[in-house]
Amino acid sequence: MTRRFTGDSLVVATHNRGKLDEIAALLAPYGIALTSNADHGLPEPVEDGATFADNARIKAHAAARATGLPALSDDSGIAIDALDGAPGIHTADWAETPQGRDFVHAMRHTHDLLEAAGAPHPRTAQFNCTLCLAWPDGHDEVFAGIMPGRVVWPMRGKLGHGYDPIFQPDGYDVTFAQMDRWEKNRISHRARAFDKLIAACFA
Ligand SMILES: O=c1nc[nH]c2c1ncn2[C@H]1C[C@H](O)[C@@H](COP(=O)(O)OP(=O)(O)OP(=O)(O)O)O1
Ligand SMILES: [Mg+2]
Repeated sequence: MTRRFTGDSLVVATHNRGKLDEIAALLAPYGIALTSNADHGLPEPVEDGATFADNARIKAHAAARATGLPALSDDSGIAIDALDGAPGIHTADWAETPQGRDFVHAMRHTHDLLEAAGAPHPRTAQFNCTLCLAWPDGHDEVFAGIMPGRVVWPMRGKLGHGYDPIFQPDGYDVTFAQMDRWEKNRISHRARAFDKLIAACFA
């Protein structure tokens, strides 16, 4: 049985500021007090699952166990067809540098791999977002959303986060980084996953 969310507070189990801002906007209509991993001093758990859903579960259950509160996680990434679905669950790893995460580095690396592979245009890809809402008693609910599009070069736009400057969603001639948060939140992979979460657990 799908469990409805009846509480008034939720931990957003992420360390990513860009995601947190989008999630806070998506949940704003429901009047739930949100805290995040940083507010509770929670470490970033090891995301060693084989799927987005595995990693979303790892993150949400770790936060729910540690805080005794329901927790919502988001595991996301881009799967590029010409790269056989890479980086997929490793999307954040491609940004790792000795100086910390650098998404310009990750986007250049992505472009370099596509050039080296001689990938034809359009370079089709899908952004995936998998949400896990977990309760401290171990129950959870998982929902996924996908936004198809293409990887473009050069980078375009300054808004958003992560790989937004090189992802152009289907049906648009701008990248996610050229959309304001409201526009992106109407159509994104994350918005699509939230539609399902909200219909099942909040509506
Ligand atoms: O809407 C998006 N627009 C652009 N890029 C995005 C988006 N959504 C995820 N991404 C990229 C960046 C992120 O680093 C990686 C997911 O990795 P992922 O492990 O799920 O997130 P994360 O490590 O940044 O934060 P956390 O695990 O604490 O929630 O995919
Ligand atoms: Mg992560």
